[in-house]
Amino acid sequence: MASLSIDIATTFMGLAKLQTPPFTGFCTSVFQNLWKTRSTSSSRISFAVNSYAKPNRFSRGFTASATSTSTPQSEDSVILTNIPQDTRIPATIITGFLGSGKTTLLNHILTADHGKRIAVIENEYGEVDIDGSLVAAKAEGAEEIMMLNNGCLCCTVRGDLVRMIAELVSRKKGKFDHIVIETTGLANPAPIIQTFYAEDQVFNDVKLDGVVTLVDSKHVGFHLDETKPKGVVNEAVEQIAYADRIIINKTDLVGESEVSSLIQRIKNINSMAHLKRTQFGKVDLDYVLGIGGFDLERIESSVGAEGSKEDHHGHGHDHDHHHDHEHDHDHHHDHEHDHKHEHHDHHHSHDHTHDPGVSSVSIVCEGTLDLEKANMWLGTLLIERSDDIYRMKGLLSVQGMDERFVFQGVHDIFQGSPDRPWRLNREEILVEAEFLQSLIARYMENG
Ligand SMILES: Nc1nc2c(ncn2[C@@H]2O[C@H](COP(=O)(O)OP(=O)(O)OP(=O)(O)O)[C@@H](O)[C@H]2O)c(=O)[nH]1
Repeated sequence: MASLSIDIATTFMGLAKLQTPPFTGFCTSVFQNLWKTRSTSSSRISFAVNSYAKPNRFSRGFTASATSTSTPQSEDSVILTNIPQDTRIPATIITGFLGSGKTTLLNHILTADHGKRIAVIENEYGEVDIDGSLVAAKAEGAEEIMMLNNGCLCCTVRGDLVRMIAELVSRKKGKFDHIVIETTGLANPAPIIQTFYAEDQVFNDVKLDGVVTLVDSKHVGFHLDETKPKGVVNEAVEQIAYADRIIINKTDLVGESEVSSLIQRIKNINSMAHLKRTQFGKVDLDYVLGIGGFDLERIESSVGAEGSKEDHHGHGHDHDHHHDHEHDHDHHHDHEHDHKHEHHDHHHSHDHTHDPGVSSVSIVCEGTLDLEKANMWLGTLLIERSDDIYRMKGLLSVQGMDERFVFQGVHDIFQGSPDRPWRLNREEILVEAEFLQSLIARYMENG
């Protein structure tokens, strides 16, 4: 089987002219893992595809307003002693563009030794839940994992988020200490942030601890540069703009000079967030959990002070340091949003439109795949369309392999490896049980 591995790897490496050296190394080691016999199940593949030519302009949304709580100096001590302790459950939003490493960070959090009981809300862009399965595989540390598929938290399933948090609180209050929400890679964080302030059901029990944004060092520049139709948000810009913590991930795929210029660029969008560079989301957990609160009231004062409700720096952070304020924005502000939908909102309203040129395709089919053929097909596809294919991921049932073969692609970077053995799902278990019963019945009949 070793020679087969090398053949496949060689074929794929031959096809993937776009690959960088780290990928080549990985590819070889991945395919060396092939061995064994037998496996059945279905294969699930999901792609995020950009399918159009882009006109101009970035835009942004989310302006915030809050009631001022400023108090005369002399009353401070009285007021302070009267403030009840905030016992609401902290929630962290993990965001970042498609394939930036959100699930990798989540798995790092869930498998780390921090003593926190974490409930996870996972939002998948495609119709098929692949992330849920990849998280669940490693998530003994999670108290609960809830999935929100086929829609984006920031728009179509935003109401579901409210209901889900309410359900979590009513069903499991006291059984978990922290909620982690992983958004889709195309989420605009602003309306999700709003949910924590505008929805009483959420606000009364849950406080937003912080927004953590993952950045793919290799590909983010491409997405920041993308020009969008008027009124369409550039999610990559928004995700950086609203972050409290920015994790500059995948630094293994780029050189030092690229990382430095990326950092400068990120600071131009959000000079107040803390930044950390890393690989595979490996950060100290206190960098991402227990940040101390996304402070909406600071948004108000900051926005007020700058006299504009459009500034990307005009959102609240609980920061103890400041970076250089080089406000040399490489994006434009634009308030002429396409008012396609309205969010229920007590304080303010926010409307935005996703890029209609980005959509997802999911393929679910029964059977097992010849890995060599799959490899050839995917390799050819990526050579032709890796600029347009933002994200690809799937669970494959491969001939001769007991384990699920998990593959991941982000533009031209493609990797895959065997994961855990296939487990039968409930329907399959029922079918198996019926089959066993009929076998037993037949056995009894025949003595
Ligand atoms: N080389 C390299 N690959 C990484 C790093 N971090 C994550 N990856 C890989 O990048 C791919 C995407 O990672 P995910 O964690 O699934 O990214 P994601 O942001 O959750 O993806 P979506 O939810 O689909 O948007 C996976 O194959 C990861 O193993 C890193 O630092 N370096």
